[in-house]
Amino acid sequence: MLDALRVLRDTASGVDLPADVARNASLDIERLSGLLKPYLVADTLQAAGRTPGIGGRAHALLPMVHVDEADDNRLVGHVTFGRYYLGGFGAAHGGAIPLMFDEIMGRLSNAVGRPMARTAYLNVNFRAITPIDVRLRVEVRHDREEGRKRFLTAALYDGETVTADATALFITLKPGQR
Ligand SMILES: CCCCCCCCCC(=O)SCCNC(=O)CCNC(=O)[C@H](O)C(C)(C)COP(=O)(O)OP(=O)(O)OC[C@H]1O[C@@H](n2cnc3c(N)ncnc32)[C@H](O)[C@@H]1OP(=O)(O)O
Repeated sequence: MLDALRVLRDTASGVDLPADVARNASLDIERLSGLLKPYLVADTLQAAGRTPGIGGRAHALLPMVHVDEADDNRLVGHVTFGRYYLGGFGAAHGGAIPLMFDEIMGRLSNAVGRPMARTAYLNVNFRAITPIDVRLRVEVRHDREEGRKRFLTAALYDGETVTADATALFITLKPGQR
């Protein structure tokens, strides 16, 4: 369903509709919302964002990163920002890129049995335009740990061009810390 929603999101972002088509589409979308509403649950029970086996943890907001290789301290994947993430002039929105980095760096930070950590900072440099509708490579490294602090770096590539890179600090949560 979330795959279909992503297609809808990209399509809806890319069209310029006559009023009657927009009205009909609104009615259909409202009908779908009505179909789902009886199944609303507490946020601790919802599937979205809590289903690791499904791409992007089934989180509707996230750009989906497909992991190609991973070990304890390194991850390589690919991502395509669809039309939904367009900022302007063929470039992905500057907010979508940190969103992608936070998720995939967080995933490596929390991998291989490391206890849960939360992002304390995420610094992103926009080095070149990040094109939409192009398969991009993302590389993440878990560089070092100092006590509760985990330092990670990442880069996003269009071919050989680094379009953005990031440094992040994740802090291990203390027992009982929310
Ligand atoms: C399979 C699942 C995959 C999931 C992937 C999900 C990825 C998404 C992850 C997120 O986006 S989490 C949401 C965004 N982040 C937050 O909402 C965090 C909000 N901030 C906090 O909750 C707390 O500030 C935090 C837990 C990060 C730290 O608070 P603590 O009270 O536990 O720690 P403390 O402030 O004592 O800091 C511990 C150490 O880190 C240092 N530190 C903390 N924040 C820092 C900072 N921003 N910059 C530099 N250093 C920092 C701090 O100075 C200290 O250093 P020392 O031990 O050397 O004294």
